[in-house]
Amino acid sequence: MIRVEGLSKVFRRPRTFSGPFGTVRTLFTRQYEEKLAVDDVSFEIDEGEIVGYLGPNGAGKSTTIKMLTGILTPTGGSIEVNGLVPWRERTANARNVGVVFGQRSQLWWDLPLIESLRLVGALYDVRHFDKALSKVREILGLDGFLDTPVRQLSLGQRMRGDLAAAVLYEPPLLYLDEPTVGLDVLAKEAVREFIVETNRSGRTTVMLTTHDLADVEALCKRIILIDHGKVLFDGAIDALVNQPRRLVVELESGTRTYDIHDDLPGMVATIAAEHTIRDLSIVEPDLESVIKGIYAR
Ligand SMILES: Nc1ncnc2c1ncn2[C@@H]1O[C@H](COP(=O)(O)OP(=O)(O)OP(=O)(O)O)[C@@H](O)[C@H]1O
Repeated sequence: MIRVEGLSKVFRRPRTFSGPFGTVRTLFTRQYEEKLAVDDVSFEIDEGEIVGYLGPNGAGKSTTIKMLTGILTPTGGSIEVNGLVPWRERTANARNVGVVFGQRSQLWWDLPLIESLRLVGALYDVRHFDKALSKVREILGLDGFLDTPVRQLSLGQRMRGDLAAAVLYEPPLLYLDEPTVGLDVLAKEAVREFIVETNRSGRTTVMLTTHDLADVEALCKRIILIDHGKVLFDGAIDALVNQPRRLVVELESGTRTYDIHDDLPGMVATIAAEHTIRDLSIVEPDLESVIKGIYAR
C-alpha cells in the first residue's frame, strides 16, 4: 500500500541575523541554512494496517506525511502510495487518501458543517452523497451540529467533522496527524472507536501520528519511531513491551538497573553480597518508558 525508500527532505531557509541591523543583514546577505528534516527513511505499510508514526517535536513526522500526500516534493528517495507517486500524481493520489491534521481544520471555516461536507462530496465526485453522509453522521454523531458554521464548533465537534470529511469518499488510506489533540477523554475515546471501526469495516489502512501513547496502545500493533529525521525503531509494540522487568537498586555508589530474568531473590542476594543496598524497586516495561529509552540511545 505504502512503499517509502531512502526518503529525505531538506528545507532551505534564509539565514536570519539578530542584533542591530539584523533585519537589514537578513534581507541583503542572502545566506541560506539547510535543515535535513527527513533523513533516509524507509518503510512499507500493508493494506489494513494501523501504524503509529511517532517521534518527539520536530522529528520529521509531519514532513513525511506531507510528502506522502504530495503536498511536498522529496529531496531524495522514492514514495509509492497505492501504485502512485504522490507529488507527480497529486490529484489521483488525493482520491486514495483521507487526511486529518488535528491542529488545523480542512473544512471551510464560514460554512455550516453540512455545506462543507457537500463541497467535499462534490470535489471527490461522491455519487450517493446522502447514503455516504448517513453512514458517517451516525457513527460520528454529527446530528446536533450539522447546520452550525465550522468556526462555531467545539474542538471535539470540529474533529468529528474533519474525520467525516476525510472518510466521506471512502479512501483506502487515512493519514491522521494528531487526531485526538486537545480532546477530552470521552471525545478521544469516540475518535479511537471511529478509527477502529473504519479500519475494520473498510480494511482502511491508517497511518497515525500522535503524542498520546494511549492512542497508540488502543489502536496500533506496529509503530515506527523517528527522531532527527531518522527511523529508530520499526516493529511490533508487543516486542517492545514484552521486555524483561527491571530491578532498580540504590547503592552507596549510585543507582544501577538490571534486567530481571527469573530468580529475583537470587539476584538481590548476589548484589547484597557485594554492596549495601539502600533501596530497590521493580519497574514494569510500559510503552512510555521503553520509547523514552529508545530516544535516549
Ligand atoms: N517549511 C519548512 N521550512 C523550514 N523548516 C521546516 C519546515 N517545515 C518543517 N521544518 C523543520 O523540519 C523539522 C521537522 O519538522 P516536522 O514538522 O516534520 O516535525 P514533527 O515531527 O511533525 O514535529 P511536531 O511533533 O512538533 O509536529 C523541524 O526542525 C522543523 O523546524
